[in-house]
Amino acid sequence: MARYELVKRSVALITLTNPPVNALSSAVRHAMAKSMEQALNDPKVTAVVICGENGRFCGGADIREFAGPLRGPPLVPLLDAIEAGEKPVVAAIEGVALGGGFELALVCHYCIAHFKARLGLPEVTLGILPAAGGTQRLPRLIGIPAALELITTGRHISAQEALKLGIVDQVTEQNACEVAVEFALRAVAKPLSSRRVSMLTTPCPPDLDALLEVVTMEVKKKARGVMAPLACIQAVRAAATMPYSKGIKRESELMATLFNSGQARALQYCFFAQRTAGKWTLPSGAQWNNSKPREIRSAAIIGLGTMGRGIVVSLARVGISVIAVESEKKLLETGKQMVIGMLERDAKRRGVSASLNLLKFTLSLQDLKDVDLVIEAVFEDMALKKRVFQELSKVCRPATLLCTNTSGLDVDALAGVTDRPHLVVGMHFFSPAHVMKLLEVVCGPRSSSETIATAMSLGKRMGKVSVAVGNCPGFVGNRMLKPYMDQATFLLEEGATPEQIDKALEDFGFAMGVFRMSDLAGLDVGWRIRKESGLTGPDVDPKNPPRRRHGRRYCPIPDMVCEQGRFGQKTGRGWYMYDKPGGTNAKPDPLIQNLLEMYRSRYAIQPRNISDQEIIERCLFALANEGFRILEDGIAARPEDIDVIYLFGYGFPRHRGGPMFYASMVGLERVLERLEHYHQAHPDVPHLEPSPLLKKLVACGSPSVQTWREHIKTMHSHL
Ligand SMILES: CC/C=C/CC(=O)SCCNC(=O)CCNC(=O)[C@H](O)C(C)(C)COP(=O)(O)OP(=O)(O)OC[C@H]1O[C@@H](n2cnc3c(N)ncnc32)[C@H](O)[C@@H]1OP(=O)(O)O
Repeated sequence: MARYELVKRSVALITLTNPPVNALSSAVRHAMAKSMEQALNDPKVTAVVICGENGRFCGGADIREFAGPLRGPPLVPLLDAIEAGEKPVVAAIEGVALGGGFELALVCHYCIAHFKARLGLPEVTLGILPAAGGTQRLPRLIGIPAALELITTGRHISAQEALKLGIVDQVTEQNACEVAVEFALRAVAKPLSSRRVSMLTTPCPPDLDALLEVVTMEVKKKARGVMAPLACIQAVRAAATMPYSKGIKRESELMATLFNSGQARALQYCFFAQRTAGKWTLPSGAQWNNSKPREIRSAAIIGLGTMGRGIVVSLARVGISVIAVESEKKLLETGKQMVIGMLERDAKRRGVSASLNLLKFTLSLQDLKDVDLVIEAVFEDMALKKRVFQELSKVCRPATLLCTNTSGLDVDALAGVTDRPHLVVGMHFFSPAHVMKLLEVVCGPRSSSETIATAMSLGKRMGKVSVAVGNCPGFVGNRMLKPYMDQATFLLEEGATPEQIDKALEDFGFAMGVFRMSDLAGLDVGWRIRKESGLTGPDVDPKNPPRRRHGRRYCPIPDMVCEQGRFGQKTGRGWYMYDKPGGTNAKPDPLIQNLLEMYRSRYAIQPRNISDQEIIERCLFALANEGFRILEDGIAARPEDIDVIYLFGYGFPRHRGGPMFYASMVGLERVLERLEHYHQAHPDVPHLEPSPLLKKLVACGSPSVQTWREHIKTMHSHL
């Protein structure tokens, strides 16, 4: 857990050895305490260097240990002892120094960082604060404004930025450990008092209160209802106003308020869920660690609409040659100009040169004959997509992977028109595709494990969080969205307003409520799909009573909004009104209010007062209920996959953990009871009927979300 060696006859080299990230587990803390004691007591030792095995200094506390009782020596006294020691201690930072790892570096009297190293205090992203002196030492070292920014955002910084801020003493391109040993030898006998950061006085700006107020406002705006960043601000205030001995107590009190909170549990769950999601498994036994992805050097994108353009940018910026195809010259030229602009802006922001030489634009599918992989991103129309796939089947070499960016159509039906169904897979990007991190990899029943592995690995290469899902209408994300949005529109019928529903959802933590989000995405797409499926428009079966389709409740208000040409932000009118087409400042529109009143009076609906609690329960429990069905159907392998999809694709607040984790936090029994209640009140809404899996989990005593998988006995997985 920590290796102790004597090097250069007088330097104690302590190496943390806890792969993969040398986390400060109880065993590591114990070994470190012993090693430090040995180094400080051995008269041969004149200096100490601390480093991490395998080119990684330290990834911080062992997050897995947070779930249990604290074992082993606490970190704060250990770090205080290192700082107070009479022998110079040098941190040799390679890879990462994060959280407790960064706090360890802060107590070392000197820091040497490899030029590729990254440092940061990401505790806030786990719902806690840097409680091993980080909130007290960092402001003393780099000042309040810079420390506040790093602590409240959890941002990682480069070694170069750490040098500029005065956190590290030297950045090297050589082996940081060897450089640190030489540095340590030179530091022997130099006075250490000025190197003990806890002894420094925090440089305090004259307008401290005003600064803290501004940061508090920013944090509240960015992360509504999130506790940890506010606690971080209070801890930093203590660093400015109290001596270290008192500040560290305040830090510990604030940590106690966060440590066992639901938010901390949710955020730590998200950390592991994100990592679990990449570990896909098929019933055949093929999985992430036994299926080799193909190397992708070249790709083609068909369709240069919003999605296609974003996908081209995502591929080109990781060094993949891309051929972009459009059907008309004008569309091709417009798409080309937009892609080039996007890539240039992206490159400027990242301080690199734009990889324009990797791009080719063409009107001919014949140009795709040699590419490794094609992603079709044409209009959401099955007949059109089938034509494209048939054509690709003829044009591309037999080994080319054929992928579709459909957001909900049958991937297997597309595979069926090709000569290589095993090489067909869905790659469902989210708009804008070069920004959004989520990728649903849709596994058809005939997709080979190599094909899935390749799509998952390509997603990772593009910086996406890829989740393997089964093939059904809407896959996971969009399938779950329907009951959620249905509830929102039913609530409108019953007496709520778009702004009331949005406010309840935004207070819950969503960046945007359902109606503001729909206005942003555009209302016409859903309207067209509803018309095509005969739910509205001339093809509606006249035998349907009003407000019912296929024997279920149906709300036609979204169709009525579209019939007025209100398609959302792009037309300047939607559920809200905007200053101009394309405007983003949403204001409640009296015309929508009138429409709702007329609608309710036409159908003799007596509007009632609807509480925020009912809004949250009906929208979110219906969402989770569909998630349980998705698990039963084998469309998602684990609740973590569903949660990751909602966190990264649909703006579900991270501090709530995702819809499935949220349901588990509320209590499955309570969710079941509320769904039963609402289903009784609305028996014509099947989505409110509790799913068999939810009932089964409650009958099994509501086990923790991480163990649900053991209770899902899916007859046939669709993965
Ligand atoms: C009182 C003292 C309090 C201190 C507070 C803290 O220190 S809180 C912890 C702060 N540290 C972090 O938040 C860092 C979390 N880790 C990361 O950001 C990344 O893992 C990494 C270190 C940047 C490495 O990224 P990379 O992409 O290379 O690897 P993975 O993310 O896939 O991780 C590999 C496996 O390691 C597990 N893991 C990572 N960090 C920790 C950790 N701190 N504790 C426990 N486990 C950790 C991760 O879950 C992966 O595990 P697998 O089983 O392989 O999925």
